[in-house]
Amino acid sequence: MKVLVTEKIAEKGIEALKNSGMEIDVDIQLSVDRERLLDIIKNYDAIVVRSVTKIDEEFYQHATNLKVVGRAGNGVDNINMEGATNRGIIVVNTPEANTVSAAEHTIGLLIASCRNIPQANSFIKNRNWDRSGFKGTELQGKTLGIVGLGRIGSLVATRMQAFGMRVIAYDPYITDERFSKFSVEKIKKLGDLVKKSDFISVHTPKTEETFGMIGEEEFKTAKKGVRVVNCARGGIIDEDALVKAIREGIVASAGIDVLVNEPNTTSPLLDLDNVIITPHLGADTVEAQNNVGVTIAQEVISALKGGMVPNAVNLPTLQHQELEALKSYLQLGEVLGKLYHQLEKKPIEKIEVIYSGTVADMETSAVTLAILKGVFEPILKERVNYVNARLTAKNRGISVVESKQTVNGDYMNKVRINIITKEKTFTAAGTIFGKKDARIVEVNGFEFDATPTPYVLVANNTDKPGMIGQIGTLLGASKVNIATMQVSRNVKGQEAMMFLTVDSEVDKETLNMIGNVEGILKINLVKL
Ligand SMILES: NC(=O)C1=CN([C@@H]2O[C@H](COP(=O)(O)OP(=O)(O)OC[C@H]3O[C@@H](n4cnc5c(N)ncnc54)[C@H](O)[C@@H]3O)[C@@H](O)[C@H]2O)C=CC1
Ligand SMILES: O=C(O)CCC(=O)C(=O)O
Repeated sequence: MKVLVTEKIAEKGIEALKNSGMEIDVDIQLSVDRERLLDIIKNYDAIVVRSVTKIDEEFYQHATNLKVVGRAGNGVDNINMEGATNRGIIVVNTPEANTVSAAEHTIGLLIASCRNIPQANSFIKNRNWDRSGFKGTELQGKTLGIVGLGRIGSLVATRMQAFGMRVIAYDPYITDERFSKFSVEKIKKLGDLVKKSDFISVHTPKTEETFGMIGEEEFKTAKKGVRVVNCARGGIIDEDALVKAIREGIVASAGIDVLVNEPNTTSPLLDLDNVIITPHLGADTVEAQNNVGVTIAQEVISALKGGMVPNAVNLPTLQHQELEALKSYLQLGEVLGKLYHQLEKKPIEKIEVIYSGTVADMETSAVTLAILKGVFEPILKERVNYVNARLTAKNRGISVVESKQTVNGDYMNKVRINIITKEKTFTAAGTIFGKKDARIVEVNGFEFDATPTPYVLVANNTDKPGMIGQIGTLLGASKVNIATMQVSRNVKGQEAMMFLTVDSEVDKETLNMIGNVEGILKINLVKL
């Protein structure tokens, strides 16, 4: 596997990638040398970027082998998510790793801008001792309006309360409990927050809704002398409107870490004395970068190994613990899904997944993805994984329905799939024994207690003497060892199903010979 790193990440992260046995190329020029990046990206399985490298549709068209985009950081606005998902490319980021640094930088900008610290610093460094032009303002007793009370917004809120500020916030997407948790006053309308605030700090992602959300209209109603901070994404506070509001004396100062176009040395904001700007340094601390570097390395490695990753952006969000608890169900789901196309050939119309018992309380959407991955992987040329499995079903006109039951009969937990075609319904079910032992417990109404192994022979036969012996003899003759064997029937003398786990592939000829045995109705080698 080859990984390309196009922006500076901590040495610890590079070491972790190298230690995993991958081939790593680091070339930070590629973040801006677009032509060369497009030329070589086909050679890589994964790319690790920060906020400068643009991962867009044109990039994906060149990245024909790409499986993973690792964003060493939080915001993913430089990454086209739809393009990644369509191609089954997993996008991972490190949302928790730099939040404290970003919050602290926000506070640094807020204090530095309202006390003119950088301006005074330049002045005295130029050998001018003059205190007259730098009078600032206190924070105590002032109102801080936070837009977006997520990870960073809430860290800023609680820290600024220690300065004696009244903190209010606008975030229509979070619960009242979250506002109470941080003792932050909920403001229902952005306009009201703007009117009430002495300081405004934005902490939303950059989306269609948030881009320009503090603009000319908002500045018209803001308190004269309001101070603003943007350590989130360029453009959430409209840059032209900000320049105008500063020139008109509405905004007294601005602390800015991010610009719409980066890198940027020509923004008009750079010409304004009461604007202090840092070149996107919010996450630039030793701690954050080490954290980000190591986390992104671990995630890219696990994503390349094909599994679920806790911080995958285009997959269901899972915490580490949840993922641990789900691991065996993901394997079971994939096994159940894989059975279908290896036992049946009918086009699928609908897939029903029924979770019962303890598994019903878990985050099962990931298990459903594992089932879909298992269903489609054996028959599709293009890559099917957790990222695009649902889309693959949708594109093939297959509806997927999940349901949950608390009562489950004989099993503590059970995952059952009903694959519905025009002619019939295929069913399979499995359970997890103890903490992680997956078992197939039913196929098409025949009950088993079978541990999935890489090779399984599944036979439908008439329930009569001699069947097992004949199969055993034929497999023995072709040097295939039977590991375990189970036979299931519902009515004596009618159809039965055999489930034989074998230690190796079974060649076509042997399969044909078994298929020709009188009483064998169907034989398939299933690879799980
Ligand atoms: N300057 C830097 O170096 C860094 C910047 N960031 C940026 O900081 C920002 C915040 O990051 P996190 O706190 O981790 O994100 P988060 O996802 O934890 O929180 C974002 C919050 O914004 C809210 N939100 C979304 N749309 C909104 C809207 N229209 N109006 C009001 N609220 C809205 C969400 O409900 C959520 O609570 C992001 O833009 C991220 O890219 C993050 C790390 C470093
Ligand atoms: O330092 C970086 O790579 C950018 C940090 C950032 O903006 C983020 O993590 O969203």
